[in-house]
Amino acid sequence: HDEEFPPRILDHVMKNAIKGDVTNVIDVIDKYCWSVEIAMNVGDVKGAILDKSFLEASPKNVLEIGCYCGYSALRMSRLLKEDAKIFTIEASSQYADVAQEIISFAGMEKKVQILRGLSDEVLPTIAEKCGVRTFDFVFIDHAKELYKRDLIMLENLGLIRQGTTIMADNVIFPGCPDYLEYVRNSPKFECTNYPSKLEYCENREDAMEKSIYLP
Ligand SMILES: O=c1[nH]cnc2c(O)cc(-c3ccc(F)cc3)c(-c3ccc(F)cc3)c12
Ligand SMILES: [Mg+2]
Repeated sequence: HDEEFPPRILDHVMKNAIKGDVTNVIDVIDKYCWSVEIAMNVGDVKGAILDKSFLEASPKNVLEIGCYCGYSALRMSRLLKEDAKIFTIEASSQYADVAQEIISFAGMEKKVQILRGLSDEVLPTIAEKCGVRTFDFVFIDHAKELYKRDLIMLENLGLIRQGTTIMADNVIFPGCPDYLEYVRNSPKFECTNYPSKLEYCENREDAMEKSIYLP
């Protein structure tokens, strides 16, 4: 996986996007990824699915696991209602550095807080650190083998509530079979699958999975 990509995308955004214009920053990233080089952002096509579920949930407290360059955090930040906030966990300090620059460039630094560290290290103290009791919307988009573990952690820590929406990226490719089996077989989750394509690809299937928590 290409470690030099994040600085290149940051450089491209700084040079080609309009400072403070979050929609333009998103468009510039998408154009770059379609034309120059693919990145593991959720992208524009799956991003539209994320947007729709986000608007339906109209959340106050948002959690993202897997920030990468900040693209999906920007997509959600532009749909946030007044006094709502996004907390996004990123384990790679290189990715977190780039994401902070891109989020600040887009003018969303007050609405998006990056929490640096591994999800299983950050989650146990996130409630008091962030002054949040439960999250209304969760977007899971990090290492596929950690999806199930982290969802169970969210449940056990009481960080999700009746009606919380959980969106998961890449449930087909690269895929997270144990996560899908867990949420689809659990009576506590109401699941919907949204077939799509891998970001910035036309011929590789992927999907997003929406799970509403109903304990
Ligand atoms: O890691 C990911 N986190 C969050 N979302 C991802 C995503 O949407 C796509 C990919 C991905 C892209 C292209 C490809 F050919 C294979 C996988 C990855 C990923 C997984 C393992 C890797 F080794 C490198 C990239 C991630
Ligand atoms: Mg993804």
